[in-house]
Amino acid sequence: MLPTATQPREGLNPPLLLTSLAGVLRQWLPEQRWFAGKGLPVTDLAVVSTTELHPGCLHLLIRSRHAGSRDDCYQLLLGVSRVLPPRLHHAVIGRPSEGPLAGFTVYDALHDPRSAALLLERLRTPGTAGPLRFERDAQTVVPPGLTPRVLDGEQSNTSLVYGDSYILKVFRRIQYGVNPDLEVPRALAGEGCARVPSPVAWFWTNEPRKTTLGVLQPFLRGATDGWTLALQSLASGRDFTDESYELGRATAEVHLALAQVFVPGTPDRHGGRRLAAAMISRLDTTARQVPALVPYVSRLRAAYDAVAARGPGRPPQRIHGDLHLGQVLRAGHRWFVIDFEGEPAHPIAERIRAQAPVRDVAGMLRSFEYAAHAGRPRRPRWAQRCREAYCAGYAAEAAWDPRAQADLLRAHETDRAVYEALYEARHRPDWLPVPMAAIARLAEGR
Ligand SMILES: Nc1ncnc2c1ncn2[C@@H]1O[C@H](COP(=O)(O)OP(=O)(O)O)[C@@H](O)[C@H]1O
Ligand SMILES: O=P(O)(O)O[C@H]1O[C@H](CO)[C@@H](O[C@H]2O[C@H](CO)[C@@H](O)[C@H](O)[C@H]2O)[C@H](O)[C@H]1O
Repeated sequence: MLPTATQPREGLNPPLLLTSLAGVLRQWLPEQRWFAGKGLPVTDLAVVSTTELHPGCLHLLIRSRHAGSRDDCYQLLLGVSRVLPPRLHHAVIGRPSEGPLAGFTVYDALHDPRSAALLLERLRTPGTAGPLRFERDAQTVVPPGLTPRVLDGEQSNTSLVYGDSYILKVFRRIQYGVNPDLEVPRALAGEGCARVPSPVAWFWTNEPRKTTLGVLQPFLRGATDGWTLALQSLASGRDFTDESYELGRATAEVHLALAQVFVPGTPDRHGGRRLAAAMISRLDTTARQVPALVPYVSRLRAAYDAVAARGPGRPPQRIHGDLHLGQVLRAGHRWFVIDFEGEPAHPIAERIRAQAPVRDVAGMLRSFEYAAHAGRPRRPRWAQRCREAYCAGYAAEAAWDPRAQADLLRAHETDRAVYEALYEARHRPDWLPVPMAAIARLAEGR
């Protein structure tokens, strides 16, 4: 029951809770970066599970639907208080006027240092809270009392940094199952791959199904992400090819480790045709959701037809799945790879399927183009030099050159740009012109 001295009388069962929350969440959700329907009205809302984490803090899974979407499930940590200190005003979600929370202020508890600290305590000492399970790596001792702060910046989830020692990613849009961002780095680190920070604690729910909810891992102090470094290089005119070459090598190293740790897929004689069919299907589906794609559909198919004729290339294996400059961190002179969640728009079963490693290469190549497009003035030659250096670094480590199968690389780049168009349309409509510029280029065969 929630909250304490100022506690509402009635029980907080889901339908009752919704009478309080529906109104405020309908306003708040579409404004969140991680909401997969940015700016679109929520048409349906339901509480999937609710757990009182501590007095005044509710853990919620909610199901939401917005115009033109299927159901999505989101994780929320809600603080509930009569009076909110000014330092938490930026985290206010709303003030319900009905139901058991009428008269209270509801806010995002991840921004509340007290709730964030208690969440870390849960992770430090394994146990349960209702359907929630907190677990940790037995070898690691996380010290108590680390000061939390919410990481600001462009994210698909919400991350908390504790004392500059650990970072907790709280997944926002939940897909049922074990999240690859827990499974993959644990497996890689277990095999001695030093390119990934290894999870030290995590929490999950078994209601309605086993689902990873958050992962704690060491914080790489002083590290800068590749996107920031790329933009700095563009702004200063400083060369980025050495870093790109090293990044290519790091990517190949992670691919080699993934192929060791996870059973690779079986080479398939008809793999090329299957791959092309899957890409065409994604293109058609996406074009229905992103009308700007429609004029390009028939020409983009040509890139896929080439794959159908040529075969799928390297044997399929587990890959990163959403590799871009924001997913790599440079600490000292070394690149680390993070965020093995895969493309968050797709179901987990699809994301963990063995795929061609060239897909990750294509993701990073797109990212160099994104950076060149985002900076002013636009610098396409900068992107081209980085792309070449990246592939050369990859080839030096992997002993195969992604450029050797240009058709395949191009098809994956196209498929990736289509994904990006969907991602941007849903989450950052202002950015849609960036993947659309690539779509226009690829459609012209350039
Ligand atoms: N282990 C880490 N050490 C330092 N910073 C990190 C670490 N993991 C993530 N970050 C920072 O958090 C940001 C978001 O992480 P990411 O896993 O990509 O989250 P999301 O899936 O929400 O986008 C990264 O761009 C990076 O700045
Ligand atoms: O949040 P994630 O990092 O899991 O990935 C999603 O969001 C990314 C944006 O933050 C998005 O990446 C796209 O934009 C990047 C620049 O912000 C660019 O470097 C990438 O190349 C481009 O794909 C990513 O696609 C999405 O899955």
